[in-house]
Amino acid sequence: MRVKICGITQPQQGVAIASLGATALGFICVPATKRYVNVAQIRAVVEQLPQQVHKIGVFANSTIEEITQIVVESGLTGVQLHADESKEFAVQLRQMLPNVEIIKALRISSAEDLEEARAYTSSVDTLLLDAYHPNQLGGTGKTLDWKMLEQFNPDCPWMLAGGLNPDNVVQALSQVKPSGIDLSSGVERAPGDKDLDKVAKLFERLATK
Ligand SMILES: O=C(O)c1ccccc1NCC(=O)[C@H](O)[C@H](O)COP(=O)(O)O
Repeated sequence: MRVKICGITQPQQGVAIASLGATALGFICVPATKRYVNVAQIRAVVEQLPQQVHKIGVFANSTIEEITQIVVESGLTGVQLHADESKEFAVQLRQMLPNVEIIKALRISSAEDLEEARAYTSSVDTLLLDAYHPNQLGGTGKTLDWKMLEQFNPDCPWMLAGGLNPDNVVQALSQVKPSGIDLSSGVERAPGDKDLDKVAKLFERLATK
């Protein structure tokens, strides 16, 4: 299963998390948010990571030009669109960045939101379902209603996000069958400061599955 740990800010933590088993690391490219990192900070982590680890930039309503510039300058291998980006936007972005994974994140609070997510499957590589919060786009620690996702089986790979932590991940995966999971605040000491003990515990719990 893919395991993405998001909100990486420090090179040593990124390297350690990759060696514990993360298949993808996420970098928050949303200015004025708590885990924001600039191109130089992303590059400092990316340069130290094994090639096979996916390096995902998280964007919110950035322009295609802004995203392209950051991807090219920092060595990201994927883009996560985490706000109001349309299907058409994702298709245009792919034309600019044909070899970069495009992930569309949707914040889910109803069955209608799930239908909206399904509509993206032919325009992106991967879906990511996150929890809805009225004032924050992500990294909220809030869980989704897993019951609502029990039958969710879209035509493309999808990742479960939102409030996952080492203590609830096994329960989540007994109810829901995503292709991957994404965690941020559930493996942190403080925003952007990952807790390696919690990350190790996460992989121990996943190994029991
Ligand atoms: O994490 C942030 O600070 C963030 C800010 C703005 C947009 C997106 C953001 N995070 C996106 C992620 O992919 C998080 O991993 C996801 O929301 C899950 O977070 P958590 O509930 O803390 O595990």
